[in-house]
Amino acid sequence: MKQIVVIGAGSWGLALTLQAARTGAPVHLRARNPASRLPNGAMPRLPAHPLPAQVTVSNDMPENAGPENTGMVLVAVPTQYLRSTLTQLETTAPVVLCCKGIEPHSLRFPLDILHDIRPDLTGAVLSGPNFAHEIAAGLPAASVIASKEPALARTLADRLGTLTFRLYDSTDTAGVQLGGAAKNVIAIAAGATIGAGLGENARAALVTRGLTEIGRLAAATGGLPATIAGLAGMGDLLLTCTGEASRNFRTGAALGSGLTLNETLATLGGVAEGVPTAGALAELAHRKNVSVPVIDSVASLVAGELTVKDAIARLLARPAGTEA
Ligand SMILES: NC(=O)C1=CN([C@@H]2O[C@H](COP(=O)(O)OP(=O)(O)OC[C@H]3O[C@@H](n4cnc5c(N)ncnc54)[C@H](OP(=O)(O)O)[C@@H]3O)[C@@H](O)[C@H]2O)C=CC1
Ligand SMILES: O=C(CO)COP(=O)(O)O
Repeated sequence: MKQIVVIGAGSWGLALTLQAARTGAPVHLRARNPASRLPNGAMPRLPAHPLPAQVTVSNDMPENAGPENTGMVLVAVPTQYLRSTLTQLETTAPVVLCCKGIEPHSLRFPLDILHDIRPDLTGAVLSGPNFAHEIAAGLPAASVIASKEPALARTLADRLGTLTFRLYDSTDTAGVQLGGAAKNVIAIAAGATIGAGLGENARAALVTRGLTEIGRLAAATGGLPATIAGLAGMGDLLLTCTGEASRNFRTGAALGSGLTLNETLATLGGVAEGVPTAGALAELAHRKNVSVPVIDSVASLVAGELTVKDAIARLLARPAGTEA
């Protein structure tokens, strides 16, 4: 059985390490601080989950990281560190990008960044409704692996999937990446609605209008409607906009309750990808001439240009019109 390499010892990298170990494959975790391992064998981001014996941990790639020995390299660092991480990547095995975001300024999605840095590598993305702590615990979940090469997507899904981690394959890389990035932005809006005490009706309205915006963006960027209705679209939107474990939802809720962004992020305990992605997604929409009032509002909110109260007032002042 070929080994699986995971890069990034954040909560998602650790959950994927545990999932990879469940397949029976040898697993190597590349962590920047392997010495931070706890006495129980866990890493700090998931302290209740010791890593099993078949997992090796170091701050390097394993020696045999070529495709003959390595089934895949899962890259699970936040999007802001993806470019620098890929620059130092010593492998020619297939790479699965597990982050959910868009790079600010360049407006590049994860697979675009891989193509910029390592056009020689075959790449895929993993995205879906998956809280790390539940995957770590082996609770049932489903997700999507997308690659332009259909056989590769299926092979990777078969290598990483188990009975409790159902992996569907897809060739719609645009839709899967858009769904993962955009749901984090809409989750900030959903959280802000709840944090500001505006009620469940308001949350449902915002999330649904957010889904409409994601659908319009998909149409403009080559994503398929079925993907936006699927696990990496609607599925992850549902999880992140309702699950209180979501860091993006909690960021919005804290902003809605009157905290500043700095106060919120200081105590979050992990990355909120929707924060840097909001402005990038809004900019992408404008370049494509797509109307995205909810995404615009979140972009203005996290940029400190609008308060939650003003953002809501601005959205409510828009003419309702025909639903589309
Ligand atoms: N947590 C979740 O439930 C899920 C998260 N995701 C996505 O996975 C990605 C990673 O999130 P998550 O694991 O939660 O993040 P965390 O906040 O838990 O961990 C931070 C991660 O960032 C890495 N990191 C920090 N600083 C640097 C740096 N300067 N250079 C390179 N890497 C750095 C850390 O690596 P190291 O430990 O080696 O220092 C670690 O992997 C995000 O895009 C997120 O949206 C997707 C699905 C589920
Ligand atoms: O991507 C996730 C669930 O699918 C994790 O969401 P948060 O980053 O908001 O915690």
